[in-house]
Amino acid sequence: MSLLEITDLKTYYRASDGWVRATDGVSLSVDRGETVGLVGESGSGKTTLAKSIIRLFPKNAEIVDGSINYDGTEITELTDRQLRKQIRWSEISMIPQNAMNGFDPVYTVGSQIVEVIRYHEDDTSKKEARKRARELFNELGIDPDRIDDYPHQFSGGMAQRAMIALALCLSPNIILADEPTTALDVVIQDRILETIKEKQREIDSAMIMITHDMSVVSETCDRIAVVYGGRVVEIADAETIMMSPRHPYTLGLRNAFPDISDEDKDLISIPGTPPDLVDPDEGCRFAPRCPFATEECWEVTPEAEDYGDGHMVECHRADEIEYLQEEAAKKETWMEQEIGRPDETPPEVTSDD
Ligand SMILES: Nc1ncnc2c1ncn2[C@@H]1O[C@H](COP(=O)(O)OP(=O)(O)OP(=O)(O)O)[C@@H](O)[C@H]1O
Repeated sequence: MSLLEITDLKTYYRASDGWVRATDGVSLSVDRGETVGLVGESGSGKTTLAKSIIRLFPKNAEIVDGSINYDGTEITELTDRQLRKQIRWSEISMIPQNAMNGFDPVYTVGSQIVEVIRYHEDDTSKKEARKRARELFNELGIDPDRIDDYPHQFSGGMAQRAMIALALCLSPNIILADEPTTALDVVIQDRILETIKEKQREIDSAMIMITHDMSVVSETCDRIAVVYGGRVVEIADAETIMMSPRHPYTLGLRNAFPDISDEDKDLISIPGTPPDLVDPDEGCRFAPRCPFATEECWEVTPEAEDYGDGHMVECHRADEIEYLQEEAAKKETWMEQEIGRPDETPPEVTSDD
């Protein structure tokens, strides 16, 4: 059994017009030391999935079904207090998209790290915890004397580094990194990502890395899960996802990112917008934007098919890999006017007279 096993997880948000099905039947596993990437457009449910694991979500969110098993413990059955004491930060921690939101503005950054350490380690004195926080600051390139600053006194990059310190201070087994560098200046993005990877190796933890950037996941992840409309539509090892994906959405995503080995590559975007998660239609959620959708795709929700070595795909046409790959590489395939529901054949008019 993997370190983390998520099975058929459904996390919905209560909204004025119904439930937003942000995570809608997701299964995903993470092994010890492994890095799994979650890619997909904004709003596809990546953050919701990660936050569900440590229940760090807003009050209107609810896990309505499914299982999250961490090292033999069913997390969904823990009370909030048990989850805080046994899992959050100590076993599974999170680096959020924007570190400024991760810290409480009324306490100093250092005191919040010290608080987390002491909450989980009864025997650690305040002095020892402060010493550890200072050491971590130093390792992450922040002046240890800044430990008594308030979050607003930090620059974005420093706050993000401090958040990494918080996420690492108890050497967790899993780090959830939610677009950990997007709020930062491009110049320091690579450095921060490198720091996270370095520390991850040092403490030998697993990681779920969320990003909408295919090039980041291809460089940092062992496996990649492609998320669309609240579901994982394709998952495989990083090389398979980058070199021979089977889902048209993955093929489309790949087209939209520059390729370092092919600088002349035409970037092609996927036309259309992500599905409405309040009342999603039957059928494949990608069908309205998919150049390969058939009548079946509009009508029948595809089940995950196993293509070997853990390569799972939710697509009725995933068998036609060569055709899909060839066609998906052409710009005209993704022209908006070429995409849409296949014409229904008009019923034959028969006359009795
Ligand atoms: N508090 C909330 N209440 C209602 N709906 C929400 C809430 N938070 C997120 N959603 C909705 O849930 C869906 C999934 O959002 P989520 O943030 O998980 O996606 P994401 O893939 O992480 O996107 P991003 O990259 O922009 O963070 C979206 O439709 C979003 O509008």
